[in-house]
Amino acid sequence: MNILVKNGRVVDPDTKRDGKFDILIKDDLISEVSPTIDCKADQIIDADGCFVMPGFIDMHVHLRDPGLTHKETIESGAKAAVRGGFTTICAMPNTKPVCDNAEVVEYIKSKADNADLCNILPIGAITKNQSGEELADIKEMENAGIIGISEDGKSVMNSLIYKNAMEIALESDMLVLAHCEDINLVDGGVMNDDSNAKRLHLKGISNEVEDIIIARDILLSNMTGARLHICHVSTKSGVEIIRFAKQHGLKVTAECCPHHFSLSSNDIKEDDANFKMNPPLRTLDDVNAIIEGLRDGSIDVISTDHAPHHTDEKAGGFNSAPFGITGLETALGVTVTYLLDKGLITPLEMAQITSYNAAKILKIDKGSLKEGKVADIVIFDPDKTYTVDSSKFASMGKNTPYDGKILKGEVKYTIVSGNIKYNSYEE
Ligand SMILES: NC(=O)N[C@@H](CC(=O)O)C(=O)O
Ligand SMILES: [Zn+2]
Repeated sequence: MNILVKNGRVVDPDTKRDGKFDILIKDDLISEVSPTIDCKADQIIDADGCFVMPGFIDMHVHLRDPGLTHKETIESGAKAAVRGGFTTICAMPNTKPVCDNAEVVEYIKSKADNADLCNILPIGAITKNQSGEELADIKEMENAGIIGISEDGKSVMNSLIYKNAMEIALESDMLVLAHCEDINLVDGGVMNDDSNAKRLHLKGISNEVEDIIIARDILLSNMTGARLHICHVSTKSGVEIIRFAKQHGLKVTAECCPHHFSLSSNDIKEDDANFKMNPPLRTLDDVNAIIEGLRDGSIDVISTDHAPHHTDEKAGGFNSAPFGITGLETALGVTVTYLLDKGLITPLEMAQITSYNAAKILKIDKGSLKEGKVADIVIFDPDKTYTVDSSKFASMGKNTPYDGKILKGEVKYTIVSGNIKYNSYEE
């Protein structure tokens, strides 16, 4: 099967290409990238007016399978991923049962194979049942094929247990992904601790809840030598701590989510749990610091923290609903609308923070449009404007703060290993 992608603006951080190029895909590989290619192909895609970038890589997705399949399944999550332009996603372990052993890792991999839509890389839990007390069998999960370890959904509050996990991770240079939240300091908070929380009579979550653990985890990584990736950074001082650590040559990388650079707590007009996530929407000062962090490389990647929940679970408002919002199908639109279109990042920088950098952190041979690489490609129209309609999401999770909002930037095709897995014209 050959696919010829013509007339697109190819943006590839690996080769530093940014311009009009045609791409010929032969079977699963990129076989040629040239200003013009004219040859027979099984399929020709006219990408005129579109960007052609390495398929997006999401380091932070909750697929809810096994056990929480009323929220999402591996198949529905994978459908949402390719609809959002993602060719590789990492699955967080807070499922039921928790992904803390080889059996669950194998289950996720086989479900991913059956779905046959995008690459799904399981992440293993750090402690058994994420209870924070006893280490999971990290080596066993590594042999089964996890890409990293994380306790996401919470922090390992016992520093000694976390240090021991990092020492095991270091043995194989495995990535440790850190959800940073001092749970004792949360003390029942449900949204950011500011005047908006007071206005809504809701209990606040301070920035220190996050910052204290960011600092601790960086210190533990420095102590052990383990590679640390800070998840969903949302605070100004969090960015500053990470910037400081990088300046000192520490092995730390970081991600932020589209909602944390596009929305603030000012956007929470009423007690609507579609605006409830962890970490919470912060102040405009924090939002600006996140954008600055992305621009200066303190933050390496955009991840969605796609966290689908059932509509009924979200109905009760901030005090009763679970934390989390869906993200796979709005990430591109939010990134184009709030960063690219505003000139805050260049197209090459966008490809870096949506794909290339994540591939480097995960140590996978992806995120590139170089000849000979696997053809994981997203083609999107940066000028297409539309109103977000969560009822059209492929995800089972309709819990988004962007419903009804106008966004710019729409995925046209998602190609995974040389196969078209999403085609907007066939919707
Ligand atoms: N982010 C969230 O608000 N929720 C996530 C957990 C997490 O990533 O912390 C979830 O699993 O629902
Ligand atoms: Zn988290």
